[in-house]
Amino acid sequence: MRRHHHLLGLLRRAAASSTSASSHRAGPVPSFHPIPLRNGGAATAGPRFFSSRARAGAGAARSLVEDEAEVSDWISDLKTDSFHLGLSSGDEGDGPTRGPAATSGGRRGRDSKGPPPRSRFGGGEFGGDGRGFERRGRMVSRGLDDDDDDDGSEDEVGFSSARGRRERGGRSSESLYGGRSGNDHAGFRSPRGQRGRGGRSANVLRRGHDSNDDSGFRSPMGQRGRGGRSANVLRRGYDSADDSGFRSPTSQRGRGSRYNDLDDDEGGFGSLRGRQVRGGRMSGMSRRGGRGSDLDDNEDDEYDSIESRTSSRSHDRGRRGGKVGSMGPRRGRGGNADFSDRRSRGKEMFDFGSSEDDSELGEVDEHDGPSGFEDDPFVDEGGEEDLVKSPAKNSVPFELTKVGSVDQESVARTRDSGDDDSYLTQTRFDECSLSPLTLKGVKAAGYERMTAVQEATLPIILKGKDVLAKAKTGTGKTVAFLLPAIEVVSKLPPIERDQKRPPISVVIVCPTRELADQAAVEANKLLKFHSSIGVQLVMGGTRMALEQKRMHTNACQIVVATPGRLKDHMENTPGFATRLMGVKVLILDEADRLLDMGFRTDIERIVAALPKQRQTLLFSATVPDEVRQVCHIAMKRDLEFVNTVQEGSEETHSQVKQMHIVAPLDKQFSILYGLLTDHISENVDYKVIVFCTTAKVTSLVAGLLSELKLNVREIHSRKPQSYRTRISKEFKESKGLILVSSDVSARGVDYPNVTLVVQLGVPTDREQYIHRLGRTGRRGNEGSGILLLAPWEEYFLRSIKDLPITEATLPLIDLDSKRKVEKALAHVEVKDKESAYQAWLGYYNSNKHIGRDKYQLVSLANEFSRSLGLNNPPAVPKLVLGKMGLNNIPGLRSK
Ligand SMILES: Nc1ncnc2c1ncn2[C@@H]1O[C@H](COP(=O)(O)OP(=O)(O)OP(=O)(O)O)[C@@H](O)[C@H]1O
Repeated sequence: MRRHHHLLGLLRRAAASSTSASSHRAGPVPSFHPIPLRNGGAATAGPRFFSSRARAGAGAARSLVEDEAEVSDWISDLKTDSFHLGLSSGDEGDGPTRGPAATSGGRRGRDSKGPPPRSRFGGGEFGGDGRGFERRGRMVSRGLDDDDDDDGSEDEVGFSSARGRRERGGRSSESLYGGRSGNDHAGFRSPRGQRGRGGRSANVLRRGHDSNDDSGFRSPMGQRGRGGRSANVLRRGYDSADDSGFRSPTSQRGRGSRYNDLDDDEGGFGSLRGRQVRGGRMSGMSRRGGRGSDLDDNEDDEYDSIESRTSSRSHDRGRRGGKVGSMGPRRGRGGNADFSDRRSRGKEMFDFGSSEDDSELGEVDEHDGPSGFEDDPFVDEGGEEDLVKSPAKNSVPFELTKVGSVDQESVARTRDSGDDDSYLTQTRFDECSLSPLTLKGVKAAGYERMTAVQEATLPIILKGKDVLAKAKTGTGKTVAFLLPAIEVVSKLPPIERDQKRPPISVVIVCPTRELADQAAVEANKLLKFHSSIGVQLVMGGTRMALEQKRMHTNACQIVVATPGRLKDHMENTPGFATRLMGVKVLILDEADRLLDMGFRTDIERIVAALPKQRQTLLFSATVPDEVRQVCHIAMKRDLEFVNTVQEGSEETHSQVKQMHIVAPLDKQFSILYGLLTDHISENVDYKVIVFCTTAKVTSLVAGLLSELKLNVREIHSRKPQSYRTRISKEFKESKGLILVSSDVSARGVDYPNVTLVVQLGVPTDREQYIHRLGRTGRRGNEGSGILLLAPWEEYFLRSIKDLPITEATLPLIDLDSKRKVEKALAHVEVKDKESAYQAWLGYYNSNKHIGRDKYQLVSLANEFSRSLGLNNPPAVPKLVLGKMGLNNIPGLRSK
């Protein structure tokens, strides 16, 4: 019945959306390394243009499929996959075909030849066939190219693609300070120098504009924080009267190799000297005089080629060296249209299994969308409290402990000294030009000193600059963007601020509901004393009608939203679009995620609905190529990139021990059980997250671990939002608990004191691995991460080879444990196994490495089926098989 209603809802939505273009779902301080940014010129209005490709995507009618959580995950991944494929064609080589007949690379699996199994369970059954795709990481990019657009667009900026992965070593954090002096009144007041003890610094590349703002650090001294981190600002410069930022006149030549080049005339980062680029290319951003924006993905570039520099001359050299990345249409993105098409065709609510990405979670769920009116029977009965946060509510005193992430040196120092909070810089919030009420809120929240990313970004953001910030997981990015946003609202004239339905001044977009909820809670903590500023949470899975009502009854100037629901309000809530015209600040949290194929069209539409004259902030722990898109569509060309991940250090926390295990599927449940029981026996206050590839697999694993009498909770997109909210809260507050999760928990969610993160099966990409791992080791805590792969997933290790991951010792599995696992597995319902099988098939089918060879895929899927204790692989609906391109593949059963 429910499904029937749902289908009606879908039809209704489809009709409504036929006119609406939206596709859906489609440290610390460190070193800031500057980045790029572009050039300068007088900054004009922001981004406002979209590529034709983007338009095409946006023009796609919202599909029925997108409303079906059951199918969305797989599709989303497929999209993402296609996207990545397009971006990285150089890396991947294109296998001859992707169809069922594809056999490039040879078949994997039992027959494959490859390195001997690494695990004692390997047994040679699965060989790493060496055909695995090496993902070369996507970090690093660099350059914005500003460019004059032929088409007259204004601010087209972006990073040139450099797709390379950073090499360990060889980088050091540097700062380039362009020696400005100013007269601003904001910023840190401390005259102390900021040179950090810990050798971290944040490098900020600033493009100087004449300015007289009031924010910034006031210290006339260096910029390195005593706390071991410092923010380094590279200012290119123009004579400037402003003082924001650091005032140190010292120019800091980067010792390291990487730097960001900002050149007003040249537009963007160039790829400069320095970095070795395999293949001899360097990527950089260059503005090719007078030409339209031209984005060159440099898809083949394997390494970042940006290095620190101190002069425009070096920039020029860089630009001349090798390939230059510029902005413009990206190549090789054929996956986009294809994806939309697939989605729109989907009319059945099948479970394809898909990596449950945030996107789906937040937005593709059946509860989302414009159908969510008051009487919608399918919407969770979320309490109003969950939806609207009053500034006075949810103020949770925060116990100041340790915060931030640290580089290895800092960790060592901390451990030696027992100094718990050394992840914080020495810069206090009250040294910055925050309003008294905000400072009171900060204090009430328990924050006194800034983390590196906060120290590095606050002065710049307070000046009104667009900022793209990269900082390790769990280092306080949320507060970093919330504080300046709150300041913007608090400084608005009362007439704008105090109306019953004031214009919305700040929009914060998050890729998952959990994250949006968390950001809203944090905002309310900080707003405790700003009685006239309200926050509204707007996210899928809750009744839209309730949100609409709230908007009418509660004044709010700050909206925290998931993309799909925000778009729904834009299109369906009277007056909302008008209120959005007051937006002064747009924040994209987990920017890279929001920019992938699953969200991009929504983001484009959201950006298009906002005033051009606004400030845009992008934050993430990872900044892959996709972020260029956000820059391109949303940011001003004089944006500043603040990178608090120290040059030469990994993007992960050194205090988190990373390990991997490679073992065949039929051994993995026993191994997982062994890992968990070992961990539990060694950690009284254990708190573990087990990440699985899809929602259905998550559910299966949770069921199995429950049968094994472990204290388990599960969370994924197939659970109602009210359930998800409850479980999330419980896990936040608990110890002695295992959370089995899909990727709904992969990003941003701040579960305190997680002791172990297990990743069961290959993550969608390197970034997802980093974000999942980032659920532990937050605020400087220690933690462990274990990646459990099948032999044919071992290729993934190459994409993270720059990270300090080592092979783990296998847990001892005695006969008794083995039997226990088998018995527990036998108790798991067959239908759950069947669902998991189908989901598994969908997930790996969309994996560009494993899904390429359909015969091999089916062979592996059937191996998975056997590992579940099923004698025969479950039959899959024909339609589903068709959608997966798996019709008539031997070994599959259809129904
Ligand atoms: N200045 C500060 N002092 C003490 N604690 C802080 C400070 N800033 C943030 N925190 C706390 O640090 C924790 C991590 O912050 P947050 O969730 O914003 O990290 P993040 O960088 O966004 O992580 P992720 O990349 O995983 O999204 C939170 O519990 C937050 O309350």
